[in-house]
Amino acid sequence: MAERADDIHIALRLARGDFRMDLDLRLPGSGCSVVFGPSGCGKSTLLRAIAGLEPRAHGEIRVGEACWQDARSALPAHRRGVGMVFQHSALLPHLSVVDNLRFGWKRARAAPELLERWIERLALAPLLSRKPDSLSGGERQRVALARALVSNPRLLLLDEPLSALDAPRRGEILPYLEAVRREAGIPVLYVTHALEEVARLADHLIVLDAGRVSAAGPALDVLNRDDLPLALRDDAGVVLEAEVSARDAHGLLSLHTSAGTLHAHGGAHPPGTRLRVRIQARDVSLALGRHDDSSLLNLLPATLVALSDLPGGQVQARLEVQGQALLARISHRSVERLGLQPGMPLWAQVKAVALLV
Ligand SMILES: Nc1ncnc2c1ncn2[C@@H]1O[C@H](COP(=O)(O)OP(=O)(O)OP(=O)(O)O)[C@@H](O)[C@H]1O
Repeated sequence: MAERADDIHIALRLARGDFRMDLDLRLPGSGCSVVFGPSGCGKSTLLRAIAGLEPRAHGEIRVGEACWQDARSALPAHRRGVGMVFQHSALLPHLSVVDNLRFGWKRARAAPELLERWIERLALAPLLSRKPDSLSGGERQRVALARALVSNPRLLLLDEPLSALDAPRRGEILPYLEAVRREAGIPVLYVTHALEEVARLADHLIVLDAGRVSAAGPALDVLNRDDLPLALRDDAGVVLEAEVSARDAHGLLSLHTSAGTLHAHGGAHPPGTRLRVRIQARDVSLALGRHDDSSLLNLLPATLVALSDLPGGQVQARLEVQGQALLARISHRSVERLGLQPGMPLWAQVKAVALLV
């Protein structure tokens, strides 16, 4: 990554029992950097260290021109200017929503516009007089997000903010997080286990493994690598940038992507909207010829690049479609039946309803 003055540099070491963290990270000073990795790899520890809440963390933290920590000194947590949201964010129970928001906003002496803006953007106006214990989990997280943002932070740290919510609720809040990512004007560091959140929110992706960085870079590059444990997950796949080129009367979207035009369902996006589409390997089937006599709407001419065995007797096929990588997960029997060999021309088939937009 080319260095810029507003970059974030984090070089940390920490020992706690058997756990060791040793990493040296440079993150862009804007956009959303997602920290991803298995349970216990140190994601929360990293966020806590950045916030100044891990006294055992040694090393250096620089956010743009500001030094938050070096070998000689460490700024206390309250002077770092971070906004934090956790899985279960604690709002002050005796205060109404608006007073919870005003609490951090007043201390930061932030402009009134900031309070008004995030109440509006996170659709909190109908909740302002409510007490936290009367809110749903999703509403509480929206208030927690707003509370973090109205304190005018230099950096926003989000530690699995959606993981306590069920899938429909996560789906409701993701658009708000996308708005925060686009409009907050500050870098966001976001911890999650969920590939859906990575695909939707990440500009930059850091994969942690046992306290070390196993991959870092622009999100789509890292997501589409096939040499990381990510490619072995049940929900492995690729993520493409797309632009909506049409939407029919039934809501079917035509998407212009680097793999050609794809058809998908997923929201009332007008033509011109830019979004990401995730194609899971298990939703891609392969055929030797083009079959227009099936219900499949996405038929992509592909070249088979490689086949690799997966645990459990399945095979992962790596394909290329107009220079774009694609993964397909198929069974051994299909490999034998179709006589698949690297270099073969094939048709990759994906149901429109399987695409994740
Ligand atoms: N308070 C603590 N005391 C002792 N060990 C801890 C403490 N908190 C975390 N650990 C250990 O430190 C390591 C890193 O934990 P951390 O919570 O940062 O991982 P994580 O990647 O955020 O995990 P998860 O995805 O499950 O939240 C783990 O081995 C964990 O068991």
